Amino acid sequence: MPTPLPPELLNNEPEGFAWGVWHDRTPKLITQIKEAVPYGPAQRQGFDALEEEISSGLMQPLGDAAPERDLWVSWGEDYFGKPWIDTPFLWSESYFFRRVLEVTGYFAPGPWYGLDPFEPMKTAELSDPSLEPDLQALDSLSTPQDKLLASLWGNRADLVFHVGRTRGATHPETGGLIIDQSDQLWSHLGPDARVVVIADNAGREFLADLVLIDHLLGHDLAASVTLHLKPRPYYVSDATTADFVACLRRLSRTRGAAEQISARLRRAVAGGSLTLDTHDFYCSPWDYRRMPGDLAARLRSATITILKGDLNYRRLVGDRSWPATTDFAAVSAYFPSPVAALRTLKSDVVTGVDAATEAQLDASGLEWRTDGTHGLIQVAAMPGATGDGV
Ligand SMILES: O=P(O)(O)OC[C@H]1O[C@](O)(CO)[C@@H](O)[C@@H]1O
Repeated sequence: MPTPLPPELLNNEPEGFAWGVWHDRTPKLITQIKEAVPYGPAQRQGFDALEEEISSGLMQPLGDAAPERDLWVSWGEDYFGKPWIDTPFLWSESYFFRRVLEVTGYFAPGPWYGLDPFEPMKTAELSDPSLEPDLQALDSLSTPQDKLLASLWGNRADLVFHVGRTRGATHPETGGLIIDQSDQLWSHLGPDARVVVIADNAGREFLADLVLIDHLLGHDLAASVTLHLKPRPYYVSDATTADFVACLRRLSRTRGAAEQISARLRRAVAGGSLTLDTHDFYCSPWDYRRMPGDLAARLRSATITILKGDLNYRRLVGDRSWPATTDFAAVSAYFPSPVAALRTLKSDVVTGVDAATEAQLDASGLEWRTDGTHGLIQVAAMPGATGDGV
């Protein structure tokens, strides 16, 4: 019996997480892009118009010449002409990142074609001197569980999360792993396992993911790994193929374990045990229930799919007002393969929390659902229905 779906989360709840994203982070992000990339007057005016549309105007469709305009017009027919704040959080955030690319000229033939507007921020993270000791510490990071946890907590480092925050303003010591089903994850792995990793952020998180992937391939925990990346820049720091290349280069610049991992991963790509994949659906505004059939077919052959990060979690369970005690495995049962979510909590949605833990966390006074200090490893091992298509 499928679990009935509660209402989608909208932007217009002043107490909700989305409200702060639109009122605080989005204007700061637009300013940050304008400062980081030397765009000309047309792009700057485009950003100003987009900011005004979001704060006080009505949501507009893509411009006439935009690729996939008709698709977005049909996807957004319930939302165009409404204030952004009255639309669903997941839908509108995805559309925002699509609009950013339109403003920058990312799709338009010309000098700005294909330029990643978030590249300066991603590069700054990989050039941060504080990364060097972390990469040197890989020499002593030996257990698989250490590497799994590094990949999980790497998710705390995403660049969207740092827009409008001071680095280090959170207190990791007051957070922790509120659900740990890592035993179930490990039980799916072995010499014949075909693992899919649906990546999240470039930078520190992705470096940790690559260390984990190297471990799986090198220790008979996976026969193959397919790494699913975003087809284009998205949610500031989401990893694309260019980021994969940049991260391998960064690893190769640190002597010791890091450079060896980089070399092994290059060999794995050359030999075909590590492959890259992508799909336009990853930049669509929908949750994974609307996954198209061709993507579902690719995932169906996985022994397990590891989903990284907060956005992937929202797309897996649905960006909806689930009670925190909702059965995670039941709401994820539709997914085409067994699935493991590795996520730090950075938005309102959470499932699978027992009532006592929820009460304790609520009583702590922490913004535990959104402040990024708490994490979870959840596994749903019931492969379900096929994708229906968008
Ligand atoms: O990079 P992650 O872990 O997917 O997190 C991105 C999160 O950042 C936000 O875009 C804004 O905080 C959330 O909406 C989103 O879930």
